[in-house]
This record gives sequence, structure tokens and C-alpha cells, in this order.
Amino acid sequence: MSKTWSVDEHLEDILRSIRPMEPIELKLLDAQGCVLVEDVIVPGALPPFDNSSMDGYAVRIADVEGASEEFPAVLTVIGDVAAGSDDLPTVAGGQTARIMTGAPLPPGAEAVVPVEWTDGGTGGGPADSMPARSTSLVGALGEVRVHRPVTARQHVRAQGSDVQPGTVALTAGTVLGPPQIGLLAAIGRGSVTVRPRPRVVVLSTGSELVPPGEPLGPGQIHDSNSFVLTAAARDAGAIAYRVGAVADDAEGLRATIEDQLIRADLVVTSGGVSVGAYDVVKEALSRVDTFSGRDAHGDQETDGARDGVEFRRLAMQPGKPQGFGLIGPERTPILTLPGNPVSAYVSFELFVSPALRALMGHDPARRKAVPARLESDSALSSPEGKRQFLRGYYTPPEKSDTPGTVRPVGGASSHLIAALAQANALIDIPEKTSEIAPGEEVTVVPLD
Ligand SMILES: Nc1nc2c(c(=O)[nH]1)N[C@H]1C(S)=C(S)[C@@H](COP(=O)(O)OP(=O)(O)OC[C@H]3O[C@@H](n4cnc5c(N)ncnc54)[C@H](O)[C@@H]3O)O[C@H]1N2
Ligand code: MOO
Repeated sequence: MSKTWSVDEHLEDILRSIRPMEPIELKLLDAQGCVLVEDVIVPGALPPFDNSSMDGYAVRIADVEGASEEFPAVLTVIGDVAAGSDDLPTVAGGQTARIMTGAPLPPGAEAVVPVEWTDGGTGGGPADSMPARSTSLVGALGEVRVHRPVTARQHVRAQGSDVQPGTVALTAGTVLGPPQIGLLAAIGRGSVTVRPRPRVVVLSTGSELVPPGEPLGPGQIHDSNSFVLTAAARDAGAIAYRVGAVADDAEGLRATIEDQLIRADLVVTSGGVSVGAYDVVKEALSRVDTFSGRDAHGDQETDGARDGVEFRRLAMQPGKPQGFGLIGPERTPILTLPGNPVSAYVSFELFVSPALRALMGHDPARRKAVPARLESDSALSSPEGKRQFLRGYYTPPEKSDTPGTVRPVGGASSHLIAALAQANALIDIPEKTSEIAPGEEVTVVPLD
């Protein structure tokens, strides 16, 4: 009898064979969620010029020294400086320019007085805003009374106070989330070099499968695996193509996979990998000559990886039958998952998601396991010698120094799709454990 693989051995074997995607240059929004492969150097200072942090008046500080509401400093307004202004007036003694947030500080000015610290040019009490320039020139010309003094550079954002030219804005290896994309845009980068999202082709197999939305005939069921796997692939950051269910016909399946390889950086199949007479994935892919004229059993090893697909038994429940290999001229990784819906999903989480993350250059581990106390009326039993992944509902702790709780959802059977949809975590029970009493601590992998 052939070897039974552990979950960790199977995962390590997959990750050993996966090469990260070749970097390409992508426009900023296309690079969202991708890993940067270059150190990005800041080309120019940010902000690029001294500018106002307030709507108000640009002044010389000596002109407003000691100013109060009772004894205001009266200044002559020489014009407006709006954000984007390139024709700046020079502020001389006794003068001021009305200035907007983000507008360049005009020559001669040393600080900005917020409009609320002035009469806004109305001759009345303290202003609370400026009238729109398009409707009124009040405050833009004539005189303004300043009610409070300012210190040098007050309400001025200095050139380079955010980031200096020549410094590293983002280092290689950074994952580009919204704030990182914002920084790249701010320093003027329209595109960056990243590892792109992998394209994943998702195929389900089974002559009993009918697409959702179509009526079922005798013995038929709706294809749910191709949907859950496509959604999971997208959720893991990939570009996923769902190919509808392929009938249990080895030649047809081979032809479909061969056609799909052109747009695949990774292929995922579900079903057809156990020991039945119609287990088509096994039949189609374990043949010698899996699309590349090479041996499926590892005789042609390159870089530690083989061509062809190897089918294995794992010490795991659900998800015992698994297959992995490299196929086609590009040696595209393929993971063949078992067809039972819970088995397919759990296998995706354990093996496909890390493989996709490795392709993207991410740390393969997406989820972080946490301890939790088992909340259950009776003891849980688990098959000894198998690592079991039960579905559970995890409630985080109120205080961070105590574990949360987890309640099993549904049973261990791998056809329980409804229970899976109510769960938010997997309960990871080690091979050697056969029973867990209520209140005992278990390891939980939250799924959100
Ligand atoms: N004699 C044995 N029989 C089975 C064994 C075994 O060791 N000896 N292993 C069982 C285990 S464990 C699993 S898991 C399944 C794996 O079977 P396959 O990967 O060959 O999957 P199928 O037979 O095609 O389907 C299994 C089950 O799942 C349903 N299914 C399949 N595809 C879909 C889909 N896209 N959407 C919804 N449901 C799907 C299918 O109708 C079957 O009910 O083998 C056990 N048998
Ligand atoms: O391994 Mo199967 O996935 O137990 O149902």
C-alpha cells in the first residue's frame, strides 16, 4: 500500500514546486493587493511646496503681533491664493493674501491666520467661513481684521514634511493596500512592478452536476463546488475563471483542461479522485504523458518538481484523496480536490490558498490559528491517526489574554453544505487526538 501523506507533507510538496509569478509592470489600481518587487524611491518632496493647512489669511507675523478681538490688526487684502495658483502675490508689511487649504504660501508671508480668527473682511464679529468667491468678493479685497496673533510657520505645511526626495517610499515585498496605492499616486507613480494576480481555472467534474438555475433530473444535483472554489480563489486574490462541470469522460476532461491551460497559472478541479469506477480526474491525469510527454510518476524531475499528477491519500478528514502535479508545456500547477463539497472547500483553504499566495509572492499562510475553549454538550470524537477539520462557530474572547470559545456546527460528514455556510472557523484536531471534552482547549482557524 502506498504512503499516507500528512497535511503538512502534502502542503510542503506543493509549495516546493510553486515558483512565484514573473513580475510585471501594472497600473496602480491593477496592482492592488499585489506584492511590490522594487524599492520605490521618492522622486520629489511631498508636499512639493510650503502650503497652508487652513482656509485663512497669509500674513507676516510682526503685522499681527498682540492682535485681539478688542484691538485687531487691520491688514490690506491684496488678493486670493487658491489651491493650484501659480501667480502668487508678494505679501508686504501691512498686507495679507486670502489663502485656501493646500494653496502655496505666497512670498513674504510667514504664517496663516485661520478665517475664524478674523472678521473675514466683513467689519463684523469673528467669521465662521468664507463666502464662495463666485458669489461674493467680501474678504477677498479691502481690509481684514485679525483677532489673534500667529507664530512663525503656524498653519503652514512645510515642503518635504511628509516625505523627502531620494528616500524609499515603499520597500520591495510590500503588499499594496489602499494607503500604499495612495502614497504611490501622491509621489507621481502611475505604475509599479509587482507580481501579478495568478489566473486560476476552476473545473468541477461529475455527470450528475447541473448548473444552479436549471431544474434537476433524476439522480442529479446542482454544481456547487465550482462556485465555492471560484469565489474562494477570488477571495484569495486570484483572477478566477469558472469552467462549468465536465462530464465523467476522461478524454473530454483532458481536452477541456488542455484548452484551458492557455489562460491558467493554476488549475483546480473537484471530484473524481477517489477509488470509484468513474473517477475521471484520476483516469485522465494519472496516465503517462500528462500533456507534456513525460512520466506522471516523477521520473523526469526538474528543480525538485515533477511533471504529471500524483494522486495520494492524506491522513486527513475531510479531504483524504488529493492530487497535485505540474502539467502542460508551462508546467502549470494543478490541484485535484475531492468532490464532497466540504472536502473541496477545506482542501482549498489548506492547499490551494497557500499555493495562490506563493504564486503572488505572499507568505503562504493566510489564516492565523488561535486557541479556543470547546463549547459543546458532549465530547467530540475524532478518527485517530487523521487530522480532522470540523466546522465551528468561533467567538473571540472579550479580553485578549483568555481564549475565545468555539461551538461545533453540523457534524463531521463532508456533504453538509448548509452547516459549512453557518460556520466561521475550522476546528483543527491533531492526528493523535481521539476525543475532546467540553471546556477543553482546541486550535481554531477563523475563516474571516
Ligand atoms: N470506497 C471508497 N469510497 C470513497 C472513499 C474511499 O476511500 N473509498 N473516499 C471517500 C471520500 S473521503 C471522498 S472525499 C470522496 C471523494 O470522491 P471524489 O473526489 O471522487 O468525488 P466524487 O465521487 O466525484 O463526488 C463525491 C461527492 O461529492 C458530490 N460532488 C461532486 N462534485 C460536486 C460539485 N461540483 N458540487 C456539488 N457536489 C459535488 C458528488 O455528487 C458526490 O456525492 O470519495 C469517497 N468515497
Ligand atoms: O476525505 Mo472525504 O473528504 O472525508 O469526505
